[in-house]
Amino acid sequence: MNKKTIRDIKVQGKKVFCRVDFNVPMSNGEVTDDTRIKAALPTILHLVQDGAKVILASHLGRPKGEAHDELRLDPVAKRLSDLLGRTVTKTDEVFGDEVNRAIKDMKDGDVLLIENVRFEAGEEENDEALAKEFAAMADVYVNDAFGAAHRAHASTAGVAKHLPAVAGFLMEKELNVLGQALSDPERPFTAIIGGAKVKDKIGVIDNLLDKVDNLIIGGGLAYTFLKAKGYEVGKSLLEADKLDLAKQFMQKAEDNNVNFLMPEDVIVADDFSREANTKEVAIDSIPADWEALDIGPKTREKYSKVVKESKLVIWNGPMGVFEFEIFANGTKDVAVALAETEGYTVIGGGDSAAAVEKFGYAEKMDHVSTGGGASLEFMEGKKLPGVSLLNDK
Ligand SMILES: Nc1ncnc2c1ncn2[C@@H]1O[C@H](COP(=O)(O)OP(=O)(O)O)[C@@H](O)[C@H]1O
Ligand SMILES: O=C(OP(=O)(O)O)[C@H](O)COP(=O)(O)O
Repeated sequence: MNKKTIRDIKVQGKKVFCRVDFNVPMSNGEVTDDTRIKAALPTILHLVQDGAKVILASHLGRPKGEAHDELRLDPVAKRLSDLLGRTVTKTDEVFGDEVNRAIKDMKDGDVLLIENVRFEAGEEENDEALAKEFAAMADVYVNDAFGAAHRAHASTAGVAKHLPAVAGFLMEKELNVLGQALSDPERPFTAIIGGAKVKDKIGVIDNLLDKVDNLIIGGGLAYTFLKAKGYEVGKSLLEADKLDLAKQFMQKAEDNNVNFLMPEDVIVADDFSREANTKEVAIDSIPADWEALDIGPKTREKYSKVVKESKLVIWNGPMGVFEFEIFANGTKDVAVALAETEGYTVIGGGDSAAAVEKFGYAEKMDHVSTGGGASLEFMEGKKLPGVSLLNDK
């Protein structure tokens, strides 16, 4: 990565405005998954140990510029205090007198968390005045919020114009792993793309077709490709206006010598529910009034074999409706293959990260990204606004 990091600066006695992504799942006022908080600890501990005054900022949910009590960051501050083993002061304001007083009271090594930055409308508008408020709190800006790096907001981008701006360790690790994978991949390089919508994955598929040896298609988006190939897909998910694009992608795969893998058999259901009647059918035998909600056993075996023979695997999007046990086998078997392969495995956030976590394989992956949307945009080859404005090395 060609951006400066916290290793390149001295923070002793300095006030550091550190953007983190503490957008964590919560239920009844409790953090239910602290993965993102733990992922930011190396940066926070480094700043604490080097004697900085650490002012943390994050969004939580999408409150659209208004304060919502259920989206306050108090439970996050509590969990962070427990993980750090030291008190984290939390303010009820995003900026202003209360925050200024709290910062004034800070000693070197103290940690403060300001309120959910999206309570201010200026955050998502990347408002210059709000960016300046953030900058006025500190001497240095650190961005460790990879999960929000695809957002050009006041605390992820705007503030970086007004302070020395560097990346934290999580940001660095995410960019290095994904960057290395895409620019200098070990081969065979396999990408697995699943999930629900072709529309959301167009850019990723297009970019990956220039880089991979194998592109595995699964999940709901497979049926647009299968229909484009001439199969009848019954009531399966279909984006009829993307059929031409699907054909273009299959042609591009052929032109680029990419092995383009699609389901050969599927699990069809007579209803989108966990109690549906199901059967295994070959891809040319999907009944007109049934829908395919998972890949079948032959496909699972074929995909697993390719994964196990790969040196590098990137996975984004489940193979079926894994939330229902009866349609989880495709996603589970792919997760097992990734866990068992000797190749380097990268999970691109979102539902795939949730699936490997749910099935208990997260520890077996080489890298599970903390960003769903951010890693997708990175894999599309887009510039991330939360990174562009950081200082070059
Ligand atoms: N065959 C299918 N039909 C309908 N929905 C599917 C199918 N396969 C997977 N899905 C759904 O796709 C959703 C995830 O899609 P998406 O948001 O694109 O993935 P990700 O979050 O990993 O990027 C899951 O909720 C899953 O149930
Ligand atoms: O959870 C996030 O995105 P993700 O679910 O795509 O990983 C980030 O915190 C960004 O949140 P946002 O999509 O509300 O801007």
